[in-house]
Amino acid sequence: MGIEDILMHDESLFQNINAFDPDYVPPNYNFRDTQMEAMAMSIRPAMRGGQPSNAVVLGSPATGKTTAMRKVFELVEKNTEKVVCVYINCQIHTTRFGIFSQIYKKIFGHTPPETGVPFSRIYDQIMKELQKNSKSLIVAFDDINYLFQSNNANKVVYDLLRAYEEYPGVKSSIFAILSDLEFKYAFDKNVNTVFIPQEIIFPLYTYSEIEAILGDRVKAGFFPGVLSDDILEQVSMYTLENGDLRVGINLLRSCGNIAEADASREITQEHLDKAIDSIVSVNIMDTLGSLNDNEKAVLRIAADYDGIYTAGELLELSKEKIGISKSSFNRVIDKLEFVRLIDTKFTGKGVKGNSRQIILRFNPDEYSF
Ligand SMILES: Nc1ncnc2c1ncn2[C@@H]1O[C@H](COP(=O)(O)OP(=O)(O)OP(=O)(O)O)[C@@H](O)[C@H]1O
Repeated sequence: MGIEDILMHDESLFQNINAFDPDYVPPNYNFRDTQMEAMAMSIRPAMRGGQPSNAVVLGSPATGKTTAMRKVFELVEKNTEKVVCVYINCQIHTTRFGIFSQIYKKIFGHTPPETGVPFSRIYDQIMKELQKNSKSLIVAFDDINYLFQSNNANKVVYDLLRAYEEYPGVKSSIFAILSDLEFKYAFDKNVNTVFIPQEIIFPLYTYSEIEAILGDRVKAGFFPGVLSDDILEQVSMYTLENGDLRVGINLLRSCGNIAEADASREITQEHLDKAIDSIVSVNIMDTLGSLNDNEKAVLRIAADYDGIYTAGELLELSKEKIGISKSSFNRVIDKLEFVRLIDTKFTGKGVKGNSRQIILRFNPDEYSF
């Protein structure tokens, strides 16, 4: 098939290609009722003019935290005008001014001017407006760890949760959403006294949950009969073993695109295999791109050799070629193994350190680094 044929080919396997988009909100949102109920319980007092409570929302990537939060906010806003719900993506909005601009926008319908207006004026306008209309303010900070990185977490949370001191009657609470489970958030003392959160945990999805969720996506996205149960099972298994729901959703879309370009009326095993290969190679490229100079250099030395090095041999050669120390070398090896670019296998022979074999997990000829 020529390029033009691919572009102009008008038979589609997709009933709704947007069903695989990152911002698609599935009408069926199962397995998260407990968490959404807990969110609702935190907000509930605010619906009756009371004090809403704070929460920390914890769960690995793609366990549905953002979608659940948005759905609950939508329901709250549908049912009352007394609660202002603001969702902040902390990867995008990292400054105090940027965050309060978003809150301002939600309340007044437009963002404040970017220059010439001091933060204190915007803050004052927000709080006075809430006070005047007896409205509560609930702010969800998605990926709040980014706010700690930019050193703004304490200030922003303080500004929100202690607003009542200067503006009596103002009621506010926050949802701190975290995907990085290793991240230990620590607020200053003056924030800790007002931030006593309940924890809402989003566990990993099980195999059968993944299959049900992806199955719904298949129904929404493809025409009937395009993707068989067998392929769905394989995609679900791949998702469980290699990643998160987002991987599964992307894989479905990618199989569909490959089958379509092949002018096929259904998705076959071959299309799935191709889609998986392409995901793997994109991941490898991303990982290679994120390595530092030492890591790349050691990997290069290992890749340039036809046979398999032991760790000891690779260390000697790396010392000679790039002057790396033994401890740095060991860190590099641990990192390369952690990001799954190499495997280290004990041979049972040799003295300590020399007995590990370094095995590349990708074909170095296919990638540049
Ligand atoms: N229960 C579910 N039913 C249907 N789709 C779901 C469900 N849970 C998650 N998804 C889908 O998985 C993707 C990731 O979900 P979401 O962004 O809500 O997760 P998250 O936990 O906020 O992820 P991150 O921590 O990476 O931001 C979205 O496309 C969402 O539609």
